[in-house]
Amino acid sequence: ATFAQEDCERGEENAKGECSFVNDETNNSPHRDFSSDADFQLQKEDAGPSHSVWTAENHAVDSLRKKWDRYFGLINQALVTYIPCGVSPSDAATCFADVIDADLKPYQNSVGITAEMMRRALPRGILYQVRGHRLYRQMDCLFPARCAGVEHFLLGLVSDLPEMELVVNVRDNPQVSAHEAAPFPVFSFSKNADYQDILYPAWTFWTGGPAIVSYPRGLGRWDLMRERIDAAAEKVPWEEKLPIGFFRGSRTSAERDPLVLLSRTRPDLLDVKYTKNQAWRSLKDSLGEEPAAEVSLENHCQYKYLFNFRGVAASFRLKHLFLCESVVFNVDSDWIEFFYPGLKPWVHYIPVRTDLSDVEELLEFAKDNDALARQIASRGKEFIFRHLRMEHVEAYWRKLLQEYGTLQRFPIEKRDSLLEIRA
Ligand SMILES: O=c1ccn([C@@H]2O[C@H](COP(=O)(O)OP(=O)(O)O[C@H]3O[C@H](CO)[C@@H](O)[C@H](O)[C@H]3O)[C@@H](O)[C@H]2O)c(=O)[nH]1
Repeated sequence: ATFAQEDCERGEENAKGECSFVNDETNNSPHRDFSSDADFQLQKEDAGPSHSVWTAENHAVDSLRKKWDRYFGLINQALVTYIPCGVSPSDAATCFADVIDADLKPYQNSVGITAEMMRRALPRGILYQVRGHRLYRQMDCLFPARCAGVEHFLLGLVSDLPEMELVVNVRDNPQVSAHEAAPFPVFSFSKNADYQDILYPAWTFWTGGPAIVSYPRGLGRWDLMRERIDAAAEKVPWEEKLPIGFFRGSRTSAERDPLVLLSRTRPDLLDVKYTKNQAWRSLKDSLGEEPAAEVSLENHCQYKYLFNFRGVAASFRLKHLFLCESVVFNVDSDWIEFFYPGLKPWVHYIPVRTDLSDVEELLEFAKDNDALARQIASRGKEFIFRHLRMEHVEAYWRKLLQEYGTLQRFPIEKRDSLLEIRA
């Protein structure tokens, strides 16, 4: 059993239904103090039992310890403050419920969501209506596959939903500025601190994600992708993973450039290349080189260190990368999807500065501390595998819409221009 399983199982006895290992003084889990454990412990023993005999090896071990002390501290700190979530299977949305509360907060008052707010939301997305436990939508959808990915989840829920109207933005960019003093409710898959949209699980959990050679009909079916990547991960044990940083993707954000450039001078450290997307026009869009062939997410599992970057908004790749049980190097960004707040730096992934100034050092740290890196990889996979199953996505939608529905304070009336959506 991995760390999260063991500790959460112990935590099930906790009355609050949370894992309590963090404050359990008797817990002697090897994960609690990395600086005296894992690789370092091995190296210390190798160096001899006593520091009173000063040898070159002692010196090497001491300087190695000093060199990485800061990161050992960050890992310890992260683990001590981490409270695992979602222990009870009956509350599938537990891990991400805070996100729903925060997103609906602007409307949780005596005013609630008014018809006027809906009027302002309307041009920002696709109008859906739930009436008499049936689902209706405006005629046109800008991206039909994305709407289909949203409708899959809405249709699964509609028999349990109260009457409501919702505006679902199926573009990448969020729509409601954080500075908007009179907000209006628009559902978007991703946002950052500049926006106050209501997050919903992206269409790509079912269908409508970007199409690449490996997924010609578009990235989707998270339930099947989980199994496929998990099976691919099983075929490449940790020891056989190539110890270099890997990334394939298009130039949707220039924040990716420094890593592509570094990879050209340090191929021993990184294999990072731009691919082509529909927007590719010239070599400029792949930083002066021919675009690289795409690599399926399953084949990412061959590499030990996998990079995630924001794109236009959050990138769909993040959840997939964890499944390889490689270490995710997540480049800092405040662009999130609904499940990101459950993922913690140093617990589930290694955080990298946005300007990538620490990336070489972090890769070196991971190589020097292979057992620690492996534990981060295991905890990342464990989190996504246990807490981001399709049933959690469905549960999130359910909780979100049931709470949203109670906030609408106007009669939901038939609109002539809507068509009924059926399974
Ligand atoms: O060789 C490759 C190249 C891409 N991908 C996947 O294809 C998707 C798209 O990748 P990329 O072209 O790098 O685009 P992203 O920047 O990750 O995503 C863009 O596309 C998403 C959906 O349209 C938007 O939500 C993002 O904000 C936008 O930046 C990702 O899931 C990748 O993992 C691969 O698996 N292998």
